Amino acid sequence: MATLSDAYKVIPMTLKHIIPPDFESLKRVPDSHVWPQTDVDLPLQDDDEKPERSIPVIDLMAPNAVELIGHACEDWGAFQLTNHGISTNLIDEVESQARRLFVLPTIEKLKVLRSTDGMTGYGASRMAQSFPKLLWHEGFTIMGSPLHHAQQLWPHDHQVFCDLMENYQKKMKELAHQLLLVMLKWLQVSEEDLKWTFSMAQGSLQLNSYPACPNPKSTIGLAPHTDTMLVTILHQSDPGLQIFNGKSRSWVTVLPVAGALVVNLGNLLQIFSNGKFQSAMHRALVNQYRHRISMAYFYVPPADSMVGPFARFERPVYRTLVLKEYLQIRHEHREDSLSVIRIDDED
Ligand SMILES: C=C1C[C@]23C[C@H]1CC[C@H]2[C@@]12CCC[C@@](C)(C(=O)O1)[C@H]2[C@@H]3C(=O)O
Ligand SMILES: O=C(O)CCC(=O)C(=O)O
Ligand SMILES: [Fe+2]
Repeated sequence: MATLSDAYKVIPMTLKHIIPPDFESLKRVPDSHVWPQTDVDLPLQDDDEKPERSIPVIDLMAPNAVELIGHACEDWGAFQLTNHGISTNLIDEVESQARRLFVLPTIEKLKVLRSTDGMTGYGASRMAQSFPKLLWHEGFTIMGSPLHHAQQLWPHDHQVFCDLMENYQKKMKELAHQLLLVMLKWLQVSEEDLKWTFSMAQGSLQLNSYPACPNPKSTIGLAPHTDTMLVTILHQSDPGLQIFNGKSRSWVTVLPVAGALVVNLGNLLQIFSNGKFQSAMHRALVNQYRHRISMAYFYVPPADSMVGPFARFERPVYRTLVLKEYLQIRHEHREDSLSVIRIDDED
């Protein structure tokens, strides 16, 4: 079975794009990180004037959860989830371990820098190399056990970090699986159609760090993007996440709801659902006072599995291909990738 790491090996990054700056020492935003933009605003409460406020908040235990989730996937490609069964305590502990990592001095963090053809470890996000400007962000990517890296950071005190990260990934995987079943039900697709994913799915946990920024409006944490994989389960305790609303053509802030997790769909679910579900365009803004941490869990099929609309869709609008090939397309075409694999049907 080909893993995601195998697939990304042939799509290396340059060191220049992997090494984040020493944010702590920057008293102003360097030109390398200045983005031309006019609409970067992070309201800290709901805007009552706006008809379509933000993504729905859904209780997983609600009797009509399938319908609520189905609609949210169609309308937004994202929702906040409460009553998901993951303890607040675990979430808080994972966040505090992530913070423990990111507050380390830069020279310590560079000990666990991702290699140019690697997937795990410390560094800027993979999308960084698609833009002329750099991002106000650093990340730490985990797949399975982070032992190797954690040992280098904390030779005598890495067990708590490892145990929490492994436990969190396990819980996230179960939740992602459960959510996919709900989505399949709504799409009237049998579980059989995603069998390979359920038996062989991988997951990847991305710890995101957005240090406090001297001039938050001049830069961006993560530029607008959709996630590539099936579903992403994200946790944020400080605001920063925004989702693009296609109908009103505006950005809406996802205000953190205590204990909730943000679920957003990636490109693969848009493909599998034949475009019935959309992958949400989103971005992360930074702020002047808080060092914001978020944790994103990506649910990923094996790299050599086929991705294409479910058989129940008689008129597929996307062509079927191997995930590895799609990752290559993503690398070359970024947010145009879905249109690249679209089947043009004139009649
Ligand atoms: C499992 C994943 C999902 C990846 C690629 C791989 C490891 C790192 C993930 C992220 C994390 C940050 C945003 C993103 C857009 C990025 O640049 O790196 C994500 C990307 C994707 O969804 O494409
Ligand atoms: O930090 C956030 O709110 C967003 C993170 C994100 O989009 C990602 O990791 O893909
Ligand atoms: Fe994302």
